[in-house]
Amino acid sequence: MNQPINIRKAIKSFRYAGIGIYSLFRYENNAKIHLLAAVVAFIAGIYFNISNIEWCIIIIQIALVWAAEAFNTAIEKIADMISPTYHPTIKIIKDVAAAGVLTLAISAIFVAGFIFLPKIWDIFQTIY
Ligand SMILES: Nc1ncnc2c1ncn2[C@@H]1O[C@H](COP(=O)(O)OP(=O)(O)OP(=O)(O)O)[C@@H](O)[C@H]1O
Repeated sequence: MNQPINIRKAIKSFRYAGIGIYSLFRYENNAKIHLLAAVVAFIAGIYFNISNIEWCIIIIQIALVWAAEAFNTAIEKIADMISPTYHPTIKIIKDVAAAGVLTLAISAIFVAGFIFLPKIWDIFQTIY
């Protein structure tokens, strides 16, 4: 408890987490979709020149979805290791973990809608 902070160990942990981020977006199909959605939101944010608060909300929302996807993937890997063949409890575990991601992905769609739809609407009104 009263040991000094081990900087080398902390740097190592960052490196392992970086490898985790790489393998998440390199190998997981759903993570790739979330990455693409984040890129689209980022480009839209720049295009519509959104406010600092809006950027904060978008970034928090992206981080929530990515983190949920990371935890879901980790749970899936553990589940596959424990039970490579069908098991009813594994089904519930995987379905519930996926529900966590879906919940945050739906909230991301609402957040994006509330931030970007009025701005898209404004553009339509100036055109027509
Ligand atoms: N061992 C298992 N036992 C019971 N049901 C399973 C098992 N493996 C997968 N399932 C069912 O299939 C669904 C999809 O599981 P899967 O592991 O293929 O996830 P995924 O979302 O397709 O992700 P990925 O493509 O990254 O593996 C689960 O939500 C669960 O309902």
